[in-house]
Amino acid sequence: MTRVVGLISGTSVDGIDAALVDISGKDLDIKIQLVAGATYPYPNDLRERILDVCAGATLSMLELAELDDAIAFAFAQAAQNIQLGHEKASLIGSHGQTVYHRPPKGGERGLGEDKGKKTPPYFLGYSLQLGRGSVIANVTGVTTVSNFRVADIAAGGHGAPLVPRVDAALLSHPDEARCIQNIGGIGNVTYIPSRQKNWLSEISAWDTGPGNSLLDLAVYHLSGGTKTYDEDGNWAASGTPCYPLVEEWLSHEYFHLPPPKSTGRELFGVSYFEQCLKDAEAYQLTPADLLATLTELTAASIVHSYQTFLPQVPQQVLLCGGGSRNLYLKRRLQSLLGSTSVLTTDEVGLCANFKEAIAFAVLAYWRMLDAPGNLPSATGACQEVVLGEIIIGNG
Ligand SMILES: Nc1ncnc2c1ncn2[C@@H]1O[C@H](COP(=O)(O)OP(=O)(O)OP(=O)(O)O)[C@@H](O)[C@H]1O
Ligand SMILES: CC(=O)N[C@H]1[C@@H]2OC[C@@H](O2)[C@@H](O)[C@@H]1O[C@H](C)C(=O)O
Repeated sequence: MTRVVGLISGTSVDGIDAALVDISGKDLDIKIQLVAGATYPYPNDLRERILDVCAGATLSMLELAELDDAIAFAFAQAAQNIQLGHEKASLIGSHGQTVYHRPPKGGERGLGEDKGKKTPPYFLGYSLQLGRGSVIANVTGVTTVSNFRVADIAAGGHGAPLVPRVDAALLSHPDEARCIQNIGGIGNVTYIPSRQKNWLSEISAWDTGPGNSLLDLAVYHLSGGTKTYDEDGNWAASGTPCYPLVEEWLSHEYFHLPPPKSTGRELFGVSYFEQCLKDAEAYQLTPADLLATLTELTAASIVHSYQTFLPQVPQQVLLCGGGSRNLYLKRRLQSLLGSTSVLTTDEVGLCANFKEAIAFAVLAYWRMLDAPGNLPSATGACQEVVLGEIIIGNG
């Protein structure tokens, strides 16, 4: 058994999710036990700087270095805090903070016709996570794995989503197919067929589009900066969705691209939200109606992608990520999915709030065993690869 800290701050940029996890077994046959989980909010000024950079603000090299330092020390602090009062971990897996994500060329479709081509010129993806592992290892003294996305990208993949292989290990079922739907800033799904012959190669996964990113921007805007998210979806629930606007927004080309595909705040961030506000002017929506309409876009884009890209919509959808606590969004998903049950991963024993942090603990564990961490069907990479760079701790 190995005790591992998993760390991530996602596209909501709300803070660092940390999980302290005991892991045993190997490859897909692993067992995990969550010992502790916590979210450590970023200081406001750091969060605002990160959001500005994600929205395209330019940075000098000095500012980039300072931002990387601030994030790395915040992650190192989170790694220390989550271990307080517990037996210490011997490994840390740190995703870091994504500040830029560019899918590989060929639309968002991976390398398309160039797939598997080994020589340039081709246009690889690029994904930048700040909060370098060397600082975390140095501050904590614990061996740290970080920079998980680059190996998949070098193999022609998107470098995202990376959690699907962990979903396969922890959430597959012998007889039932499932969708695991993360609703963070961006949404992403892993479709896992029942665990029968060839099941691994039949998994598919992709970023579904906006999760909470547009909702959070709308709440901030509509509340004059006094709120950052729609708690339990109560504000949206008091409004009515404007369906013509949802239809118009669903025509965005991202929703029609076949997987593998990935996205980020570059697409579904501030500029997209500002366009939504302009589009909504013609309908004279109340703040509650606008939020209901954006919530409907999140729900409808998720369900539309299942109906378009899956062999069949499974009987169970398991939600995770902060959006799984948005009760109005959950109700809208349930209504659009009809007879499919919409549950959370908590209901099958995996903590919905800390699943991504747990996943990066597992990815670090696999790295130390030289086991692959990506799923080519999810990322579009030409092969399975071992993910992450190891910095040995001195403690
Ligand atoms: N009680 C709640 N009601 C409604 N929404 C909530 C609630 N709690 C959290 N959220 C939403 O969840 C978001 C955070 O989710 P999460 O931490 O899963 O995102 P993330 O990990 O940053 O994103 P990603 O998965 O894209 O990397 C918040 O910004 C908020 O919008
Ligand atoms: C580049 C990047 O950070 N992508 C995130 C983001 O947040 C959700 C979705 O978009 C997913 O593709 C990914 O994160 C999770 C942890 C993943 O790699 O599976």
